[in-house]
Amino acid sequence: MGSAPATVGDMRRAQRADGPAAVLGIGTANPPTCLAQDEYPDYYFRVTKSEHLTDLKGKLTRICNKSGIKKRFIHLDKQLLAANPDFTDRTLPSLDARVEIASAAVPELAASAAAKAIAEWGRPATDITHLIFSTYSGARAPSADRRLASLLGLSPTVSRTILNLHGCYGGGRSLQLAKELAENNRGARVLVACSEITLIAFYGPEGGCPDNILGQALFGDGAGAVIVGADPVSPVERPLFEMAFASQTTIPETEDAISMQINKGGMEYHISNQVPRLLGCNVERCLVDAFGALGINNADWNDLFWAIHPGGRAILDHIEGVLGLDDGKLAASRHVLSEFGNMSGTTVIFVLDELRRRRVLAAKQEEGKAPEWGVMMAFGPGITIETMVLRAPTATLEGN
Ligand SMILES: CCCCCCCCCCCCCCCCCC(=O)SCCNC(=O)CCNC(=O)[C@H](O)C(C)(C)COP(=O)(O)OP(=O)(O)OC[C@H]1O[C@@H](n2cnc3c(N)ncnc32)[C@H](O)[C@@H]1OP(=O)(O)O
Repeated sequence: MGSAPATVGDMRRAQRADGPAAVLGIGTANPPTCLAQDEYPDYYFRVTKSEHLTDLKGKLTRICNKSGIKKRFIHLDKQLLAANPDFTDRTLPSLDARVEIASAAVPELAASAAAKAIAEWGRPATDITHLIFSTYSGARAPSADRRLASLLGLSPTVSRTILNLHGCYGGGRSLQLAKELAENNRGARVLVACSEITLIAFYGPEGGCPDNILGQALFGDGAGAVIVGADPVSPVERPLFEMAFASQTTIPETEDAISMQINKGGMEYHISNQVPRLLGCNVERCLVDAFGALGINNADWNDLFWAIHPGGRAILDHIEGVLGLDDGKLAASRHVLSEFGNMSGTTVIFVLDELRRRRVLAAKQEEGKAPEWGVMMAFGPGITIETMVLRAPTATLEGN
């Protein structure tokens, strides 16, 4: 080695960022086909030629009515479904065709979202050092992360990671990993991309399969992208949310509560009706531990801003109830659920986007001081709870 001896400690410090990781840009995208929730039962039973299954249609209608969803977006439009009639029968071997379509559509949707995030960030795409891609549609290699890197013209030295089948906690997990990468690699700029299209799991109704009816009422397609980095370079980079602390918790004995499995006919999934209750019983402990780790005890939950994954209306209701949150505290989550449905891992990125929009609007209208501290939470198979404590710098609001 050269003549200037440095300790391992010096080397480690030199490689790490000084400040916390922060969100520096957010983008979202959806496929063009939009379906109104109140028309969805008619649509679904018509396109799957299942109108004789009136009981199941009644159940889908009841769930749609209680879902808190107004509309959703879908890649699998009528023409694509007509060209792939096997998709309506999960006993037929349609996986090859689904993977073929998803392998192109998933990274393309992610690229639309990422282009917006990069534009907001303000630096060239070639400055991205790391890419984390999350999807439940990945079933081939090279996978969607490789394709997205090509579509965006990322550097060949970009360090890529793909997360598959994380379901609804994929966005939360990706953001936590991005935080670790940004804080442990000085100058790193991490692109997080989540892209979910339900095509891999779309099939017709059948008796004894209530999970499918629930899925048909809740899920939608979308992509979200976030640029994460520490020590923002002023004046180009502006932190939207600083990532103060992140943790993952697995609820014991809940392995069977939410599951996903790729089969010859597409992805099958199970979602227990106990999920809202199980989350309701466990979120407060995660929050107390997270704030405790920052030396903050007895936090008042109503003093925070909230970005909760809206997995279903009942999940938001349970969390609101157990934490004693005031009306409107979960408005960003309820709005995203209403306008897009549950887009699995992508959804929490839409909520962050909506939240920062609302914060800027409130600041412009001088509606009192917006909370400085907040929480992002996402949930999925495990049951896994991702918790992140966020700080929103007020300077970012003033600059808008
Ligand atoms: C645009 C096109 C889209 C195409 C979609 C294609 C589908 C593809 C899906 C692929 C994605 C799969 C990925 C899986 C990822 C897992 C990660 C998660 O999100 S974890 C997911 C996180 N999300 C959740 O866990 C959902 C949370 N749950 C909720 O939000 C609400 O319970 C509700 C909105 C579903 C119903 O409102 P609520 O006030 O409770 O109303 P009521 O008490 O009056 O009940 C009405 C009816 O609902 C029934 N039912 C209830 N639960 C279930 C169930 N689990 N199971 C079955 N049925 C259920 C209940 O039995 C009753 O039926 P009936 O007696 O009338 O016949």
